[in-house]
Amino acid sequence: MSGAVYENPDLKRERSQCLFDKEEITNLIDGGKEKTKERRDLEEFIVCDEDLKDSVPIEYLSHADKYSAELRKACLLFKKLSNPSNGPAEVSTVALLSTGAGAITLKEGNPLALHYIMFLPSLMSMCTPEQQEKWLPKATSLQMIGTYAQTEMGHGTFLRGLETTATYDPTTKEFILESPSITAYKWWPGGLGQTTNYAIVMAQLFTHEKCEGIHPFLVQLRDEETHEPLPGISVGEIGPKLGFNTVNNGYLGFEKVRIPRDHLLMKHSQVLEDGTYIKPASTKLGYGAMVFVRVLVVRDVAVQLRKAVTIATRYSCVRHQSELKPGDPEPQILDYVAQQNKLFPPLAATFGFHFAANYVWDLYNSAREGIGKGDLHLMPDLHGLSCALKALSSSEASNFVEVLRQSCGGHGYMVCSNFPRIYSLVTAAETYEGENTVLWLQVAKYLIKTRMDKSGGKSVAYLIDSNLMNNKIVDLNNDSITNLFQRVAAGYVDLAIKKLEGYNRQGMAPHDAWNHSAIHLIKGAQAHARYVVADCFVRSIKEGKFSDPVRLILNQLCELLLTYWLVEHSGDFFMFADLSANQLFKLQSKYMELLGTIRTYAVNLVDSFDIRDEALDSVLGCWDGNAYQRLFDEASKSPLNKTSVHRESFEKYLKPLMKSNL
Ligand SMILES: CCCCC/C=C\C/C=C\C/C=C\CCCCC(=O)SCCNC(=O)CCNC(=O)[C@H](O)C(C)(C)COP(=O)(O)OP(=O)(O)OC[C@H]1O[C@@H](n2cnc3c(N)ncnc32)[C@H](O)[C@@H]1OP(=O)(O)O
Ligand SMILES: Cc1cc2nc3c(=O)[nH]c(=O)nc-3n(C[C@H](O)[C@H](O)[C@H](O)COP(=O)(O)OP(=O)(O)OC[C@H]3O[C@@H](n4cnc5c(N)ncnc54)[C@H](O)[C@@H]3O)c2cc1C
Repeated sequence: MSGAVYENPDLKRERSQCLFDKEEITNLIDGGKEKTKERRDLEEFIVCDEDLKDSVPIEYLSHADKYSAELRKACLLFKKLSNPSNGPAEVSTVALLSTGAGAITLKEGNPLALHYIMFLPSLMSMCTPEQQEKWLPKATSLQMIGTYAQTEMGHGTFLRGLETTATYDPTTKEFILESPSITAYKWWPGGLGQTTNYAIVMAQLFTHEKCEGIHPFLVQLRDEETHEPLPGISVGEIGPKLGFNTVNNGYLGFEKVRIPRDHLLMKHSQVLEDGTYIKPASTKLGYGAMVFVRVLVVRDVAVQLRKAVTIATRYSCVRHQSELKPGDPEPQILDYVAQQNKLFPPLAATFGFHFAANYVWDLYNSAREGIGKGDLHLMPDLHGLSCALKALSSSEASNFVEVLRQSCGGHGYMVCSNFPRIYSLVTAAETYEGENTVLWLQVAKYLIKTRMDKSGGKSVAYLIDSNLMNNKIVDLNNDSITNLFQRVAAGYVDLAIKKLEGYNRQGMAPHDAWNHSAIHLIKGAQAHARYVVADCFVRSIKEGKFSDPVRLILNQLCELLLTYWLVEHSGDFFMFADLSANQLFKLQSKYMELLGTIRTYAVNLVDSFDIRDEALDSVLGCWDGNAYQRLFDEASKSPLNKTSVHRESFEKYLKPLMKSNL
């Protein structure tokens, strides 16, 4: 696999006992044999290209040099991969380069990411055919490099509160963009700092002195030749962050910036020359780019989690510590049940999120097709599902990655373990594209509405079943546990409805009652999201074509994940699903048994994720298991180790202190 000569003997032993076809799992994750080949070819192309390598480890560079180094590689990569036959359909594949093969070279974050993830998709979904004809060729050839500028310093979640205004002037047939205060400054858009020359700007549209709500506008920010900001535009970078430090997140302010009327993205709503406003079929059609990214996040989070699990599992195989049996040599830490408890629930979750990501991706495509024909009926279900899965996958993955880091002890804290970076990427997904708490409340709103009105999409259909809470569950298996999650979700929804009605009877205003019920509402939404993942996992195993060994492994992983969630949230199941203490004891025993079973194939399973060393980027997780030598080699790259004494600091600070006779 890596072509390395050395192979750690513990890893070698595990690998010699593999009882399933690893390639089958690899193909499953990639989406088929062809896709595996495409990915491997692309990775090979990137790895073999000397120009795409860093001359100095990026960790030791200054903030500005890091940006420059990453931008160099991003530009080169897209130039090399650009292909005139790449039409819009290819764009999402290119976007995923930043988390897939692209991550091999763009480690700290791609300054062009927002161009591909949000700018191009916005042009494709919110422009008229004429606008697309004018802008898409320039955007796909990167003459126009754009971002999605929505969030402001004072407003992110509450879109109706955005302050940036776009006021139509019928005398010149232009919109005038204005940032009325410091809090109105756009703040956060990726690439906005120094990279992009255009942006889709979300602003409050005013025409005939009436505010029509937020709308997307294409705005040129910088001169196409000199890259200097245009008059009235104030633009820059927001500074260092927990991660994504080369994504070049920026700020943007407008002072009476005029743009032509037809720079309003007019597919869904229009302003005519005389200022007449034409409403969209739904005001939420303008939120399409956000929905697209929420859908992508679920897949991306599974990618990051697979990396973290691979690193921790391989390291746990080669690391020996303490004493399991008195007098025996130090065992592999993978043999400690407490360690397995840290590793295997996230291992199982990678599959759950993978299947859920496929499901929501298919729904996204069906909804988009419908919207293209004027059929909006899938929009509420897509909104509910994308919010639920984005929030669950990012929050669970952030918690799991932290536990996986801890599972590697001190070495997991090193940058060269790659845990800090993986953590910074997954935790960002808890916030961007809709802060998770806010998304949970959106899901809850949908669940409450469904339960009360007896109408809703496919993902919430179970809430309409009047027998849901009466079904007696005798055997606990993957199917019945999935049903228990439905009952917990419905139980919390009913409880929240009761609370809301109670507050209402006490004379409390509906918005206050909603606020007072938030904790139950969020718990209901979370149980619903777990139900969706459980259902996708169970159905994908039933409906997929697998060899017997792989089917067995998938069933065991599914059982482990569902049991783990049930045990972790057992209080909910006592309250709403008639779970007995005896059933819980049995489930705990089953859980322990599954940990032991998964232990036998865990190393082979993470191998089957087929993450090459360059993509894993971790001294602890390399295929050869040569963790200690690699740790040493990384330490030797520290600039402080270039000389035996760091002369400058010693002479300036240490020596005077040592001689000062304090
Ligand atoms: C991502 C891929 C991984 C790649 C990573 C790789 C490399 C990374 C490099 C860079 C970083 C990568 C990505 C980062 C990108 C991040 C980009 C951003 O963050 S852009 C900004 C995102 N901002 C948000 O998400 C804001 C969140 N807020 C909202 O969405 C809304 O305000 C709201 C909370 C949903 C409320 O909206 P609003 O106030 O307008 O709504 P109401 O008037 O209350 O009406 C609610 C009504 O509308 C329905 N609804 C809301 N949204 C939708 C929707 N999208 N679709 C359909 N319906 C919607 C809602 O259900 C209510 O319906 P009803 O109850 O029937 O009235
Ligand atoms: C790495 C990264 C990249 C980003 N890229 C972009 C980009 O390209 N373009 C762009 O426009 N934006 C971008 N953003 C901004 C991002 O979309 C926002 O930060 C996000 O939507 C959250 O909004 P906020 O920061 O205003 O948080 P706030 O909404 O202020 O949240 C603060 C707290 O208030 C709570 N809260 C808010 N409202 C409610 C409520 N109704 N009920 C209960 N609690 C509530 C939240 O749960 C949270 O705990 C990015 C952010 C990050 C971190």
